[in-house]
Amino acid sequence: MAKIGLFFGGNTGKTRKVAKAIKKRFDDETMADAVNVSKVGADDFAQYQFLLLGTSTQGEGLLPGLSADCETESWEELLPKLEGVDFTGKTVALFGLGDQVGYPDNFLDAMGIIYQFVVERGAKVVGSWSTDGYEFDSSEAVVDGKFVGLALDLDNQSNLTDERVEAWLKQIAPEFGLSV
Ligand SMILES: Cc1cc2nc3c(=O)[nH]c(=O)nc-3n(C[C@H](O)[C@H](O)[C@H](O)COP(=O)(O)O)c2cc1C
Repeated sequence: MAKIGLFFGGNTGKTRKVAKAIKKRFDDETMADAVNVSKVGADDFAQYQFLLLGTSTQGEGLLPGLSADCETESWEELLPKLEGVDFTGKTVALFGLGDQVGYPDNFLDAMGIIYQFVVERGAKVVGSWSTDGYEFDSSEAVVDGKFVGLALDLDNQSNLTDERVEAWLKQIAPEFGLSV
């Protein structure tokens, strides 16, 4: 079994694209293939000590899922199924996609929702990210002045995505035992 589980949820495929690009950089022993959270349950999460979790924000500050008019179930429907999972001893890194121009009051909120969820259940979250270089008014994903994970905006700053992903992977590499 791969050491790191990689799970994502979104609506129009951008989060999937980033997740797949991340996986491409690592072999199958190191990282599992990127899996859409619409297809998983608690057992899939429980088996990994290391988790990379990606989400876009939908609605206005919502997790992707049916309430936000997404095509399929997603994080909204998965989180209740994970209520009983003990994240103690698990290391989690989060990446979020949002649109700081279109949704400046809810930029990347879904990443913050998932952060709260796993922290409340004992996870160690690594990979916080500076807010420098982004313009927005409010975000649930900012804690103590930093994003709780990698902040991506493919709608307005797609040219920065590759370098941001690269720098972030380098940052979390020691915690995840990655060679990058
Ligand atoms: C209907 C709709 C609502 C959105 N709401 C938010 C939001 O509240 N906050 C945010 O940061 N981005 C928001 N976005 C932007 C998406 O998160 C962004 O386009 C993202 O890259 C989509 O990724 P996906 O294709 O994986 O869903 C919204 C986009 C749409 C279409």
